[in-house]
Amino acid sequence: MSGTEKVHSTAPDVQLADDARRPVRRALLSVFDKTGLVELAAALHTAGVELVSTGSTASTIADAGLPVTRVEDLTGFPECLEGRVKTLHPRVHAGILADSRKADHLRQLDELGIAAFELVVVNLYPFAATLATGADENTMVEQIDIGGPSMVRAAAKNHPSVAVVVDPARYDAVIEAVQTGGFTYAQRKALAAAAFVHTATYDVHVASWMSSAVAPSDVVDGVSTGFPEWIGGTWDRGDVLRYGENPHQRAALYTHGHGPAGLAQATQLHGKAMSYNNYVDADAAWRAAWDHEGPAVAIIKHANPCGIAVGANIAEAHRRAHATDPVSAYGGVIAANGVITREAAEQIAPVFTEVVVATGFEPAALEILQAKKNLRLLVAAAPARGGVESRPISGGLLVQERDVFQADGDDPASWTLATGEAASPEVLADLAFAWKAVRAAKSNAILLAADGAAVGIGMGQVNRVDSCRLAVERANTLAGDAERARGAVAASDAFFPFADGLQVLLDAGVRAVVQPGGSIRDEEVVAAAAAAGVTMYLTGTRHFAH
Ligand SMILES: NC(=O)c1ncn([C@@H]2O[C@H](COP(=O)(O)O)[C@@H](O)[C@H]2O)c1NC=O
Repeated sequence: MSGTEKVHSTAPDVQLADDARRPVRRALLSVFDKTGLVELAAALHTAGVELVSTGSTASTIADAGLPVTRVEDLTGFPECLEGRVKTLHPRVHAGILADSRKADHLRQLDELGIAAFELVVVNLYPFAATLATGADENTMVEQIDIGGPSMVRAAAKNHPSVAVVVDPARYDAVIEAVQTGGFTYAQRKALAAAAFVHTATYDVHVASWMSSAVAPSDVVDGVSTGFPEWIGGTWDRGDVLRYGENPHQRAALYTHGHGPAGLAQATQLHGKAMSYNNYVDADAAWRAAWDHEGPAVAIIKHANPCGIAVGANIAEAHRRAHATDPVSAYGGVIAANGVITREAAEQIAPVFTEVVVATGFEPAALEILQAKKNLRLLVAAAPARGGVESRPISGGLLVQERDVFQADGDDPASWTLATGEAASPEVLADLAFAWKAVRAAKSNAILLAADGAAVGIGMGQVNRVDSCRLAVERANTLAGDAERARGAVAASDAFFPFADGLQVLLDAGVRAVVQPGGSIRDEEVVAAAAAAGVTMYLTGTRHFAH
């Protein structure tokens, strides 16, 4: 539209107050999901409302012994093309779109012999649910509802005159409104907003499917980028949170209504409402705990691990994770990739903890932990592996594949022994644990481990030497053992650019190191390990976490 063109519109002849009710005399019903339909139709009929309806919706109403006008009889045109054309007719759409505030619209309806609708009840073909069954392309194409969204959008646009309902859960409210003089203008506006969300969500599903499965838009110069030209998402508000990262920031949780569930869909069994920071930390803890195959526990503070360990069971894993850094575990978030047992609960209870998230809680464990008034207890589904994740930046959104462990690079069998003796099975197991655990820490990250537990973590530093110093200092100061780094193994999330950071670890007495390699000074770095007689493996894979 050029700057000089104007949108054609005439002002309504009357202004509506928010509490202005509009009585319902005529309703159009066309629903795929017939839940509650007969009850709704019966109540509308009793209230004197004339019912107009499509194919099987009309049959359901008629079968219940209620009078109903079929759309075909209204339009004088048969439903055709296997239902692709039912309601796409001016007699339907003029009846929905006439603005009752405009005398001219009412005059035109009169001239055309069309009666207006005051209520439109529609729900759409179940596109997303059918897609989830793995249906083929032809089936999916037939699931693209055309007439339904047209009616919903028309009725939503004309909310000053029409109430539109897309959710059977609202039928009780419809009945109540019809019995009390109709919906208010404010209610019709709210229904219209919900209706546009309904059709927008529907179109996001259709457009996403078309641009990925049917006509992939991710191809550049003949090569698939894996990223379509457009991505759409739909998110529903869950809890409104007390505040955001800081008390002056407002915040809410939004969840996606489809796709794999995770922490956002967790069930809270006990405790105060989750805060924004609780969610951030619990998500980090939950992901970290699930990086390990056996029973594992991660303890997170400010999105970084202060404890992470595996064990024969969750209680043992927790004991070891707590021992990583008992000072920082105070006020932490604990995640276990299994059920919290009574034994684990008895260990957790004495330590001030913000959140415990697990796959479940033994009844005895629940009893023990519920005694802590402020402790939040969550049960969640394992986080998704694979797929993509996104992060907003100013003016845009970064999207990347999730950092999943690779067979080539993360499996110790694929590592290259750069120097020293091949590790014993026990040391190799510790190296494998450390390598998986280090990615839970923000880069630059160095993680020292012994016996399946982190014993010192240096994270979030802007150079790797400081991360090494931090890891050693924490190992040797936090658990009453000034030599805890000695004999531990070390993992580095990315290569050592110089030998200086590694030298800190060697001086502290680590026995083996695993790192990606790939620095232009690898030779110098490997030589330092060799000089200290320390085993070093190269993975060829990096696990930065920012
Ligand atoms: N083509 C049309 O004109 C049309 N009009 C309404 N529908 C849909 O048909 C369904 C209801 O059909 P029936 O009453 O036959 O069960 C609703 O989900 C509605 O969204 C249509 N179907 C698809 O576009």
